[in-house]
Amino acid sequence: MRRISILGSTGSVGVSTLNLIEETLTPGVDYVLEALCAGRNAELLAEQALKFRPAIAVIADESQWPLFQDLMRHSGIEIACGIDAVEAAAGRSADWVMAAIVGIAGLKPVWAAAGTGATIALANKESLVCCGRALIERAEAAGGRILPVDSEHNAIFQVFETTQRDRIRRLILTASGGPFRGKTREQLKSVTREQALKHPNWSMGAKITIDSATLANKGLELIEAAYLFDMPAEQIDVLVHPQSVVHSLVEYADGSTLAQMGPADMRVPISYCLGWPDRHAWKAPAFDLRAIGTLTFEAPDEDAFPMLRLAREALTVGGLMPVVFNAANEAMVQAFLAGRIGFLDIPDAVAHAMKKAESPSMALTGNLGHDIDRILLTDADTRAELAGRCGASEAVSAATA
Ligand SMILES: NC(=O)C1=CN([C@@H]2O[C@H](COP(=O)(O)OP(=O)(O)OC[C@H]3O[C@@H](n4cnc5c(N)ncnc54)[C@H](OP(=O)(O)O)[C@@H]3O)[C@@H](O)[C@H]2O)C=CC1
Ligand SMILES: CC(=O)[C@@H](O)[C@H](O)COP(=O)(O)O
Ligand SMILES: [Mn+2]
Repeated sequence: MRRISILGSTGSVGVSTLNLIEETLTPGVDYVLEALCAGRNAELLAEQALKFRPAIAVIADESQWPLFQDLMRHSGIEIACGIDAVEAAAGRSADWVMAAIVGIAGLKPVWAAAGTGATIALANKESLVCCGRALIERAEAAGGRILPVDSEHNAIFQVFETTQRDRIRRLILTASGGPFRGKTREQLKSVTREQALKHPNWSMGAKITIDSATLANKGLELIEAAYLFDMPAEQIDVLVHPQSVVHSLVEYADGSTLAQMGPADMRVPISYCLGWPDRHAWKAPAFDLRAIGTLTFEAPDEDAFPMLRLAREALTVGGLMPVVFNAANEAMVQAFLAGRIGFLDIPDAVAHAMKKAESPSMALTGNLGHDIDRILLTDADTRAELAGRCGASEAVSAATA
């Protein structure tokens, strides 16, 4: 019987994970829930906790604590509140942990979970982008491992022949191109928040949906792939594939290219992580290539969508530069979602933050090691640098506020 924790249980990935667990596993026989953690949605967290009965349920946002306490009274379930309590719950012993908190707020909880030896199904790409290989090494040193949930990385993981890694020429990440594919920089000046939130194929949380629209998501995924598969930036390409049917590809030296395909439903990669190393049987949605008909591929437009190029630069500089890229993007996306800035302010500010970060005081190319405080300090410094561009609230790191 597996002990399962879900960090970010009220979000898009968290809800899909619980949905899959409920559909395919028997409570008390196949699994027990150790922890459910959420940010501020006290109602949904309480509903989940009362249904799935974890050992502990934690709400991060202290303003929701009175409501959460009230909803959980007489439940007999241990409850707690605050970001330290989320980190502590993430560090409790478990066999399988879904890491689905969004953004830098997930970093400390993921780091704590990695120290326990659990298998971590990693959706929270921002934590890996900031920690780099140190996160993978930490999980492995504790006897656990990181399994990629992100659909592209999960696809690569499925077709990555580890015994043939010196025969791998390229990893090819597919990108939908987002809702603004084909638009020029001039046309992007006037796009709205509502338009940006309409992803053509995937239903996801707001932050990653905006990241898909700017192609920052693919930039984060480029860095994520480099760390997960230990591949240099030059061997990772991005291919725009508007149908989101081929989730990514691996090209081998013998001329074969292996791809993973499937419906645009996160329960597919989640189920792969839940079943790994076996395949988990469930009532997956129909996948009919005859109905889909045509698959197309094209090069990304890095002039109109510079976030991809900036991410590649951040990866090439290394050290803390991916942290700067991530923090600048996260702060600006929060401001864009709040209606305070325009769409193009996002890449412009990220470019500015990366340029500023080239100052020697940022110590960008040192050995990152396991220095979480240094990452969080860089995150906070980057947000402070952008305070004037995005408004004061985004200048405070979600992980330390
Ligand atoms: N959605 C998708 O299909 C995919 C998502 N990912 C990645 O997975 C992660 C989650 O994405 P998604 O599910 O879309 O995001 P959502 O915005 O839908 O959900 C985010 C989750 O994080 C929780 N949360 C926020 N802050 C905290 C905190 N301090 N402590 C505990 N929980 C917190 C939220 O709680 P609450 O809602 O209660 O505030 C919510 O449960 C992201 O890193 C994203 O890039 C990767 C691939 C695909
Ligand atoms: C489902 C998933 O993994 C997302 O990261 C998705 O890939 C976003 O689509 P884009 O290709 O538009 O960024
Ligand atoms: Mn993805």
